[in-house]
Amino acid sequence: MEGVNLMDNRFIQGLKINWERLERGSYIKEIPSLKNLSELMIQSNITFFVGENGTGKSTLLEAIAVAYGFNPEGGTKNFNFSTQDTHSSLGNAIVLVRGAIRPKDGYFLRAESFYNVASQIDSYERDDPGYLSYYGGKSLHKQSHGESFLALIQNRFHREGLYLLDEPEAALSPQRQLTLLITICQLAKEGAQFIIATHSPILLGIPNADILSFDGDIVKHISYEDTESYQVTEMFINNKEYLLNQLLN
Ligand SMILES: Nc1ncnc2c1ncn2[C@@H]1O[C@H](COP(=O)(O)OP(=O)(O)OP(=O)(O)O)[C@@H](O)[C@H]1O
Repeated sequence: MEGVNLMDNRFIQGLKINWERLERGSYIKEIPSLKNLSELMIQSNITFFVGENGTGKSTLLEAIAVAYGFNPEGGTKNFNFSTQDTHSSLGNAIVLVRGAIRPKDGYFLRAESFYNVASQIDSYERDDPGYLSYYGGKSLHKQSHGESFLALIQNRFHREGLYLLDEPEAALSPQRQLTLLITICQLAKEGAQFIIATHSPILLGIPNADILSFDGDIVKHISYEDTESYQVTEMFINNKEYLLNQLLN
């Protein structure tokens, strides 16, 4: 298959973790995939974090966001709101290896705090009427979860931007995940960089993306076909009767 011709224009090229900066007894020191991690190279404009629930993907993605200066609950670098103080201290222990070029734009999006991001956008619109036009002109709260998520991505994401996305598929139908896939590929071709934690067998299919698995006690590169998201989906679709019989009887 012909791959996406990605530009080598990474704003984040890697990271180092200074473990001594983390407080004693931090739960992060017990996460198997992370506790042995001292350096990680980010090798592609599109990097996926995959792995079983609880393997540390969101923890590392959020830490990268914090180290880059994003609001830990989501938004652009200018978003400044906090509904709860639950983000980990890993962001303070990470040193990012930055590329020569700075992104012109950026966004940290997490499915779980998207509601608060939408509220914050409404609040900016109240202070600065017209602000919503950057998001398609309609309050994200007046659209369905999937519609608003896609509206934000399609209106707000640009080439030469840095985008950190935590399970962006959560609200999207399979068809809309394909739309997201096209948007990501197009923007990455034009210079944007994405780091995405996902379980979506659709998004993971983006050709030439780098897939990092958090299963086990090291973070390692794997192929699309080796992801559990692909394997379980493939097994279910191709052996549905057999599988259901095994599972249910
Ligand atoms: N505030 C916290 N205090 C203690 N442990 C935590 C805290 N937040 C997360 N953890 C633990 O850290 C581990 C990694 O969580 P994380 O959210 O990074 O997983 P994940 O790979 O993103 O999972 P998922 O796919 O379910 O989103 C989990 O075992 C989780 O229970």
